[in-house]
Amino acid sequence: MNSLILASSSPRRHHLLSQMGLSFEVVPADLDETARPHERPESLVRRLAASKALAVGEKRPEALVLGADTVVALGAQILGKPRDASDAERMLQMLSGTRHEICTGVSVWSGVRGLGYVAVSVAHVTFRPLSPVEIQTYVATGEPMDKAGAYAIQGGAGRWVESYEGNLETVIGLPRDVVERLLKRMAGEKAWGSEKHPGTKGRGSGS
Ligand SMILES: Cc1cn([C@H]2C[C@H](O)[C@@H](COP(=O)(O)OP(=O)(O)OP(=O)(O)O)O2)c(=O)[nH]c1=O
Repeated sequence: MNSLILASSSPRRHHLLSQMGLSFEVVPADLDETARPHERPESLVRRLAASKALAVGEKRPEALVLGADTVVALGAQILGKPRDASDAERMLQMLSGTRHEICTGVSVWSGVRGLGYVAVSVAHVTFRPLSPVEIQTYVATGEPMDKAGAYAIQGGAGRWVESYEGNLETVIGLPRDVVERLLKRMAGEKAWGSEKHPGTKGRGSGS
């Protein structure tokens, strides 16, 4: 296999990928992550995961590049990372007492083969109602600031979770089952639920 690059600054993604026993280099992609008007969460994470992998792949065409993106969605509202503490409070007030969706897009790109795949994994989390003091206290810890939806299920927000459906790694930012399927597909084996990366030049068998 070509050398593997993780196109992400997320320590959670570094940790999850290293648990797969793969050796990789980290080269973050710096992109505008703003949603387009009326863009659906699945489409947004698909587009951003693919763009992150492609942006790094253009600089490092010899490597296999993995990109990912995570957002929280409440109905049509997409919550990315908060701009500041008051934005984090606003997001958590919205999420209080709700069942919401978390979408993570994962993409692999090979510049050598001009071929890539992208897939989306969706999970749902239900929060109990949160008091304004709880929200303010949590935001003051700083933990929400680099997390989609302004919370970390693996951190302080874990105690607010009444239930969840789906893969917890999807919420934390990198579902390893999806990474494995995409890497297998790239290696020529069958994988589930993936499709061709938008930058692909027409080779490969993606659906
Ligand atoms: C909802 C939730 C998100 N997150 C994190 C996962 C992602 O790192 C982050 C969403 O932001 P992303 O833009 O997906 O990723 P990032 O900015 O951290 O890193 P990069 O773009 O360089 O890949 O939120 C958690 O860690 N726990 C959670 O419970």
